[in-house]
Amino acid sequence: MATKQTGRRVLMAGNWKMNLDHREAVHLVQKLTWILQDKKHDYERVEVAVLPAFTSIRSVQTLIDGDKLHLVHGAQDISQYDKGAYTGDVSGEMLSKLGCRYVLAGHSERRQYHNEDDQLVNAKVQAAFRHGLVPILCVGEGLEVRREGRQVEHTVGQVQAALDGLKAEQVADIVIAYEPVWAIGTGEVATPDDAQEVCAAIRQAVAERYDANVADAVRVLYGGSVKAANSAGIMAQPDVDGCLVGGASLDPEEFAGICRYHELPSLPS
Ligand SMILES: O=C(CO)COP(=O)(O)O
Repeated sequence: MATKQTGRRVLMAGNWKMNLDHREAVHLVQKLTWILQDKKHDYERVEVAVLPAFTSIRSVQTLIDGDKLHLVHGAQDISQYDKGAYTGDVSGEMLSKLGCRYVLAGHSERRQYHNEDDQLVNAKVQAAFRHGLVPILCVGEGLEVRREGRQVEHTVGQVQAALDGLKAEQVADIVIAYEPVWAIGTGEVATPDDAQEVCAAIRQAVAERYDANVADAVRVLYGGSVKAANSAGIMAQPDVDGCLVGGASLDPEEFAGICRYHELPSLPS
């Protein structure tokens, strides 16, 4: 069975983006957990997280707590501020009171449509830590940068900027998701080698800035058109510790298939 031998716990996180109202969210969690329960899914080996819209988090929390489900939940964004007159923002404290474990910071769609820059992403990562949340820091290059062959330089630069001011023990806990923008929602998945190249460079940069122990602990995910059929090939890469899944996480069978990647042959994507 092709499970990881790295000592890092695999994480499969479903980023639902702006999809599903709170009732649909509950149905999806129910279906997903039934499928995984049926397969006797080992959540210790492969952690499963869902990241609903803010409006669905409370319903998902109630279901998870009520039914003592093993999957965890999180949010797609966090305010860099802690409290006060910031209309429309949602604070880290509010999210942690809703039982969130994870929160995305710097997703490319936030960078693109809400002009979030590296400095703001850094502030959001710090806000997550202030409230006991684990940030999933999203980084990745656009098509132009990829064509110029500067994907490593660009992505590592984003990581470096987002880690400013963090302590080594915080960085050891962080999750970094490499999501090449050209592969998001396009069906254009990066090859396993493309994913490995950048994920390894991210880990290397963490080793150089902190130390080998921190680099060994940090989890690096790949995201961008992940499906059950290409997940095993991506997960076979030594520096890929999981996947951040968009579209395919809205389909419980498909997402369960990704969580069960080790049962699938690692076909080239
Ligand atoms: O942006 C993503 C996850 O955060 C990836 O989205 P898709 O899986 O739909 O390409």
